[in-house]
Amino acid sequence: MFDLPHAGRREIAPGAVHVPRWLDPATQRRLVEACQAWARGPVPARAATLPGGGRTSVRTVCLGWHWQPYRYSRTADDAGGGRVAALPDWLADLGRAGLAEARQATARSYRPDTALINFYDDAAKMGLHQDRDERTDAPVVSLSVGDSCLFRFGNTHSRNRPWTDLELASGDLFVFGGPARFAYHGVVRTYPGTAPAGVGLDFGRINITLRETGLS
Ligand SMILES: O=C(O)CCC(=O)C(=O)O
Ligand SMILES: [Fe+2]
Repeated sequence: MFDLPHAGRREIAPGAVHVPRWLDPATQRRLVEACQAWARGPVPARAATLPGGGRTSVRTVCLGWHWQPYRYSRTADDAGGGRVAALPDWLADLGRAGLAEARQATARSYRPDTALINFYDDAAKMGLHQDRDERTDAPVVSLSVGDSCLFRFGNTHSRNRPWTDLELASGDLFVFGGPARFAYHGVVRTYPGTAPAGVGLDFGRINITLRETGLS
């Protein structure tokens, strides 16, 4: 499957762009190795505690800024209190390249300062939500590696229909910017065992979202 060029760009809604198989296998492997290292520390990946007391089914580790429901902080107050690892330039550059690929006008000035890295096991999912703890409307750039998932991209008004269901597979780029920036979205389920060989992830799914927090 890796011999295929990426399958082009599809606009799911104004400002929401899906580019299947955008990342080449070497870049996917690099991301997997880096994410696995970040998951070990300095701040370990953890299931975040929600305000109602429940926990997320994904485990999350952050770069640049620490995120917990529903705020960013300098220190990982719900995960040992340390400072998260820095967001490396190569990853911010990849985010900028993703925006350019998605033909988003803001690509040149895009300077993401945080990455949220989610680890999905076979049972993990993510309910419909908005990414709205950032103080800017700069786009969110999402990169996926490993098992495919069923991704639900909704509207900006509510968790209800209309929405579009699509599959995000290993190497896919998804951008939500412009009028789609604050759309509800979530992961309905993953498809265990669908990760391609050679990306270094035998089990599960990793999703990385790059964001500008607007914080200083
Ligand atoms: O895993 C995904 O594809 C989406 C993750 C997400 O929505 C988030 O981290 O806010
Ligand atoms: Fe999100």
